[in-house]
This record gives sequence, C-alpha cells and structure tokens, in this order.
Amino acid sequence: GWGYADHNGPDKWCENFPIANGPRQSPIDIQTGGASYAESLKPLKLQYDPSTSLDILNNGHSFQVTFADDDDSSTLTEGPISGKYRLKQFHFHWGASDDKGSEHTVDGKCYPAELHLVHWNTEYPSFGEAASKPDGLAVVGVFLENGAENPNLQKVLDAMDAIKCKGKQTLFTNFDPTVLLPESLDYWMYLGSLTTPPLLESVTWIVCKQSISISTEQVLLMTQFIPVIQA
Ligand SMILES: NS(=O)(=O)c1cccc(NC(=O)NCCCCO)c1
Ligand SMILES: [Zn+2]
Repeated sequence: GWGYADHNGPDKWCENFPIANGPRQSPIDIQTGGASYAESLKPLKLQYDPSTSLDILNNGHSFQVTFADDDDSSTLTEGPISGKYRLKQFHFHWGASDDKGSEHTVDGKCYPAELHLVHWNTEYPSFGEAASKPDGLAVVGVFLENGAENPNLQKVLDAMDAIKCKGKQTLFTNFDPTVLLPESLDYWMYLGSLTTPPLLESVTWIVCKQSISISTEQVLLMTQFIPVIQA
C-alpha cells in the first residue's frame, strides 16, 4: 500500500491514484503575496461539543481522534463555506525532525507539524459520500511551530503510547478540539484535495494564519511515533 517511503511515497502515488496529477491537488505552498483579501469571506464559526470525542486510532499513516458525527453537535459553519459541516476527526502530519513535517508551507517555510480538523458537508448523508463531492469536505489546517510546551497537545501525545501498533485504538473522550486552535482564526482558503490517497478533490482548505506551539520535546515524541513501523 501507499506510504511515505521511497518505494511507495508521494512521488509514486500517481501510479495507483492518477488524480495525483489533477487540477486541485493538495498540499500547496501558500505564497502570501499572491493571496487576495476577499471582503465577502466571513470569520470561521467552529462549535465543538467535547462529548462527541470518541477514541484515538493509529490508522497506519497518522493517529486520528474520531468524533461522533450522527448529529450537529460539532460543526463548522460560516467562513468560506455555505451550509453546515460536521467534525469527523482530527489528525496530524509530522516529519522525522524539527525542520520538516507540515504538508502545507508558507512562502516556502515548513513547520514541524500540521493539525488537520476534518469536516464533511451535511448536504450529503455521510463522510464517505461527501468525500467524493467537490464541496464535500472542509479541512481546517493549523501549523505547529517550535516554541513553548503545549499542554493541550500533550493530552493527545500521552494517548499515543496506547496505540503504537497500526489498527490500535483507545478511548479518548471529553476532548474539546477548540483548545488546539490558535487565538486568531484568520485564514487562507483554497479549493484542494485530500493530501493522502485517495487524493480526492473534495476539500475546501481553510489554513489558519496563526500557529500553535509545540516544544522540541513534543516534536521528538511525535517523530518517534511511526504509525506503520510499530505495526
Ligand atoms: N490529510 S487530509 O487531507 O486532511 C485527509 C482528510 C481525510 C481523509 C484523508 N485520507 C484518507 O482517509 N485516506 C484513506 C486511508 C488513510 C487511513 O485512514 C486525508
Ligand atoms: Zn491530513
């Protein structure tokens, strides 16, 4: 299967997922000089109910915290989207060291890690249905920048010990993802795709301009969590 090694990594994904060469593929380098201010765009409205957090799972490519999405308890509205999108899961992307890890870059700058909060359009019956529609998903991306220890992030990192093997999951209840958001929700938006196979071009990307902090020790914890090798 696909992965991040030389034999199955991003440069090879087009062999099994030809959409990799499609017109709206993510991630991108956000060139701030080329972004235009759109008066019509509204502030993001994120309303999360901590009782919808269920568990944390090692899915073989990352670790994700999954949410109950059978009602409108945790939603994204306003911002660049129309209608209501439900929170399905959040996960992270990281690298092998401090100097790389984020998927999006800003004027060529890479961050040690990147948080993705994945939401699906309630116009459609489920995440799976929405994932194949051009307006099906909205992912809020937050950069993690080297700095002070982040106690809210530590709660997630502490749960990683229990899910070192691919496919493992453990309870992760009463967690409010709002604590992982930066104080300002100013954002860049663009129409893109899933950043991993199946690379579906169904994501309205909403990338926060402000980052949250992660300490060097916390980056080390993440880089030591390799979802597949522990399998
Ligand atoms: N990284 S991302 O574009 O936010 C994103 C969001 C939601 C799903 C995915 N990718 C997938 O679900 N791929 C299916 C197999 C990966 C293991 O769950 C990527
Ligand atoms: Zn992601």
